[in-house]
Amino acid sequence: MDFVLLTETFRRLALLAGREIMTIYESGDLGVSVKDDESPVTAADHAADRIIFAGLSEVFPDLVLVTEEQADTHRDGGSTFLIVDPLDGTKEFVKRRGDFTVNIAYVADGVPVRGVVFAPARDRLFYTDADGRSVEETGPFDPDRPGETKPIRVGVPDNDALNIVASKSHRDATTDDYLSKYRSADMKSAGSSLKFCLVATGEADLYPRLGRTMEWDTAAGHAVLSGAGGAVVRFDDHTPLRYGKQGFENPFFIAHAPGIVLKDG
Ligand SMILES: Nc1ncnc2c1ncn2[C@@H]1O[C@H](COP(=O)(O)O)[C@@H](OP(=O)(O)O)[C@H]1O
Ligand SMILES: [Mg+2]
Repeated sequence: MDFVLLTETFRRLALLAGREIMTIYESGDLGVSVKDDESPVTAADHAADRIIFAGLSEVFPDLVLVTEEQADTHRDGGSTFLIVDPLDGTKEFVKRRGDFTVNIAYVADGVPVRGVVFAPARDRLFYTDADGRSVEETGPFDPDRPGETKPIRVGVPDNDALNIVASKSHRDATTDDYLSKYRSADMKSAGSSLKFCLVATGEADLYPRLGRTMEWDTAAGHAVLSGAGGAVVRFDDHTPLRYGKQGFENPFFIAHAPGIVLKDG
């Protein structure tokens, strides 16, 4: 794999897709409809999906490409594939909260080794560099020219005063019960894959997800977190979360900085 080309391509396509998403966001006509699973989908999901699909297919014609909007094409991706959520946090987008992201990841042998997460309404761009180390680029962003980046790194958690982040739109009593097992200094909520990035930068230490997600929701954020020194483990046995599962559905998981004493469910 040419990781320089992969990094450039991921970054460029995420920015182009994000730009298109913002045009639709600011136009006021989001084109919302409802999918079979009753989740919302918008004109922005489709527009971003088209841009990323066309770009990845052109540069990497031989790689399996799985996108949320075209998931029916594959039952699983094998163990090495590209996986895309063109607009994660569609609920946040529809409610006009800024926590939505563009996500592109490369999974090798079941492990998400490279990824980009772009939050266009927050002006935050995170990605793994060609060596697999995670950076945040500071704007303004030009799709054709990488700007200044700074390395990002997980924090050093204090188990007596953890900073926890959890979903904004999918928070429930099971999650609250589990969170009560930890001593927290701060509890925040965020939408979409941004939660992984907050752990990656040290803005949070722990993100438990006791609810449904699909591999395209998590792969890019997972890659960014891994490249910043963090980990994502299954909730049930604390082994690493892997990809290429039948139907692309994830088990419950915990994303965390190292050094946290994980609690059982
Ligand atoms: N019941 C459910 N079934 C399938 N996916 C779900 C779900 N509840 C939440 N999700 C996933 O969680 C993502 C939102 O995460 P969060 O709550 O952390 O913001 C959604 O991404 P999309 O907005 O891309 O559909 C969706 O894929
Ligand atoms: Mg999603």
